[in-house]
Amino acid sequence: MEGGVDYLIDERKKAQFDVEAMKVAWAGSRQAFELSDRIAKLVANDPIFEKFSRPMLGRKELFKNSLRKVAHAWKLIIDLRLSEEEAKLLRHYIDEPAYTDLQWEMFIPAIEGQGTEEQKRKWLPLARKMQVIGSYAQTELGHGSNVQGLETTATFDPQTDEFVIHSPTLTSSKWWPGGTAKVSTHAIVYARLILDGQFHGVHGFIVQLRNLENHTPLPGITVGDIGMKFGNGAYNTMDNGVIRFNHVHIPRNQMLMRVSQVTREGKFVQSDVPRQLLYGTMVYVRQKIVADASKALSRAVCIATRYSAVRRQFGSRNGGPEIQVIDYKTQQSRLFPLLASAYAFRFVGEWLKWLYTDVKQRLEANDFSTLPEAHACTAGLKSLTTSATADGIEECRKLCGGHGYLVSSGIPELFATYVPACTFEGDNVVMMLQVARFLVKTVSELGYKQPVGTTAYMRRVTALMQSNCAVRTAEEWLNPGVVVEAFEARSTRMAVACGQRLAKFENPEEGFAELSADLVEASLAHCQVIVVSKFVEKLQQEIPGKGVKRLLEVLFYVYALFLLHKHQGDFLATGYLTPKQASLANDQLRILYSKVRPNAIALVDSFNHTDHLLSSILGRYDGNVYPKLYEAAFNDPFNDSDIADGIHQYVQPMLRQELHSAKL
Ligand SMILES: CC/C=C\C/C=C\C/C=C\C/C=C\C/C=C\C/C=C\CC/C=C/C(=O)SCCNC(=O)CCNC(=O)[C@H](O)C(C)(C)COP(=O)(O)OP(=O)(O)OC[C@H]1O[C@@H](n2cnc3c(N)ncnc32)[C@H](O)[C@@H]1OP(=O)(O)O
Ligand SMILES: Cc1cc2nc3c(=O)[nH]c(=O)nc-3n(C[C@H](O)[C@H](O)[C@H](O)COP(=O)(O)OP(=O)(O)OC[C@H]3O[C@@H](n4cnc5c(N)ncnc54)[C@H](O)[C@@H]3O)c2cc1C
Repeated sequence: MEGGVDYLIDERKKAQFDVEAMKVAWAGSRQAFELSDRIAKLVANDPIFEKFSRPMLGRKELFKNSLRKVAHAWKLIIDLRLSEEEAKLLRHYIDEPAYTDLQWEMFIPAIEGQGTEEQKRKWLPLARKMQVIGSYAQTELGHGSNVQGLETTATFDPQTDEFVIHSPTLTSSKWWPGGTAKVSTHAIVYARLILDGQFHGVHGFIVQLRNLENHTPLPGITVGDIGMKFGNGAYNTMDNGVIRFNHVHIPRNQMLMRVSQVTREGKFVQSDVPRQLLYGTMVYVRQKIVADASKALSRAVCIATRYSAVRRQFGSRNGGPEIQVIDYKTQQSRLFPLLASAYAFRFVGEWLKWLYTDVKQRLEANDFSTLPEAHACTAGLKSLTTSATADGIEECRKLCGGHGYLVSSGIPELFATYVPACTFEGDNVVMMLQVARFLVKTVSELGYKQPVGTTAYMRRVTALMQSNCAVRTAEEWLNPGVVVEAFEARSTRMAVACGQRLAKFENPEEGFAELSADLVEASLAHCQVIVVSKFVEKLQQEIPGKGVKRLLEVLFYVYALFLLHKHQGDFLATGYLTPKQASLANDQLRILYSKVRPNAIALVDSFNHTDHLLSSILGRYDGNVYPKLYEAAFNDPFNDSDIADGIHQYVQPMLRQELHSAKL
């Protein structure tokens, strides 16, 4: 057997559900499916969007090629009159980090969320037509996580009615802003506002960086690229920049003034809007990152699942075929929880999008009541989903054995591009500590204030602290109420235990720092309650298509019982489960894997990923892996010649024992 074509045809025949209906369930609606399918094909069929050669290109060529793709995409958007939603999908399927990510996902949202009506009227039309290109310059060489610690200054000059933007130290140099090194004409620069020698907090300012005619940096601005990043191709299509400001003057009306204003006389005016709204763009992007985690994880899982059905090792009898590696229970126990996680993250991402839209509408109407909950949910779920996705992509590489390490598997570049998501938009530990603050507050108020939203389950604190799990057989774990209750009890007990230990410290901040590792674990437990509950809520909706709901139920139990197994230490230590019950959950998990097995290929087909998006020989839809790997090896430019450069100069003299007289 040369290729794996026949294996995948047989695999597809095993499916016990309607794949087309599952594609719709994954996409969210028939309309969403048709839209993304159309744009995915548009990209896949356009040679300018080719990306297989990306990891072989040098930085300058890579970057220029990326600029070409963006320009071509913008032309398509105009020529085909694509909507903003279609344009976002186009960027997703082109699958290449570029300055437009910052323009559309940070610069524009920052002005929308923090600008006044007048500022929005001026800047948004320019930005939406790409007549100005903006980035988000917050992080500095010496300061990232701690936004209040930024050093860049914006000092008001009442003489000229301007702010003077200045980088007083080396560590205050802006460092990391994407799109800035070579492209953006403007940036939202976060700086310490200084009025009459007084510090008034960190605020955002629209600063022009480059001349719009000839693209040269404006006087007082030193700007460049921060250097190559992890992996070939990957995030190196992005020009992450360093900027140094030397007393750069900008008009007063370029401070984003929805949250606070500076008058012509240089007076600071604090409106009723909470200062946390200055962090609103990060909340928006964190929500987007959660919605996108399932896309990245599903790609890796699709590759690993298809390849696991093609790959055979051991067990050949009488010259017959070896066993497909997907049939090994160990392979299933590593792969299927990731498959289930992709679906879980898809549904929690959908819910978070809804939550964010709701919060945004409230904020526009000056209702800030749900902001703390939205911040905790976006921060916590960003942390949970990106950590699990980054780890999951690496696990998929290992699941593909040696071939997973080849760039042509598509996994190394996916991993290298994805991992910074654990760091950008808030380091994942720092984000979990934000959830911890929210949880500690919720627990401390339990006696007199009803928790709402995602912490509403803690209203049943007494029952969750006192009652124990009633499961007696593996079968009894197949009950969503039983599973959710176990997660809620473990989370409540961990949060309450942290609260009790914190109460013993005289200084709460000292206690928080001392117990921070435990607090992060309690926060993770709470975030897992959210993911598990949102999966159950999805299952309570009508889901059309033969067998679709049944398979999603199987995936729900795989996701939840796998987490329960992985964190059984918590479940046992908090006393909610007995070792016997934990062991029964694991027995059930093995049974569930055998239910996933015949459907595995159909479940990854339901992601509807094109071969272009996967960019992976191992994950090809047709399973034709070996001939294509062989072909790709000999198409590699390194194989252009049998004698590589340097062989005659450095190897031959050694073979001939003439190294001492060779010119090295
Ligand atoms: C298939 C795909 C394959 C590959 C693709 C690969 C990867 C892509 C993956 C996903 C991308 C998807 C979409 C992204 C799209 C576009 C973006 C493009 C690229 C992104 C590039 C990255 C950009 C950046 O990184 S920008 C910089 C981000 N920086 C940070 O996040 C800094 C983090 N720090 C902070 O947020 C704050 O400093 C802090 C840690 C929260 C602390 O702040 P502070 O000291 O002020 O606050 P306190 O702790 O004292 O808290 C005070 C009070 O405020 C509350 N609070 C804090 N923050 C918020 C908030 N945001 N909203 C509301 N409330 C907030 C806090 O809880 C306290 O409340 P209490 O007083 O009640 O306790
Ligand atoms: C690819 C990429 C793109 C980026 N794009 C942009 C951009 O466009 N614009 C922009 O402004 N920024 C951007 N950033 C910067 C990014 O937002 C920061 O790197 C991120 O916020 C983390 O901050 P840091 O680098 O200061 O990490 P640090 O805070 O220095 O983290 C270092 C370590 O310290 C730990 N740590 C820090 N604080 C605490 C604490 N309070 N308690 C416990 N542990 C702690 C962290 O967990 C981590 O392990 C980008 C970064 C990357 C990697």
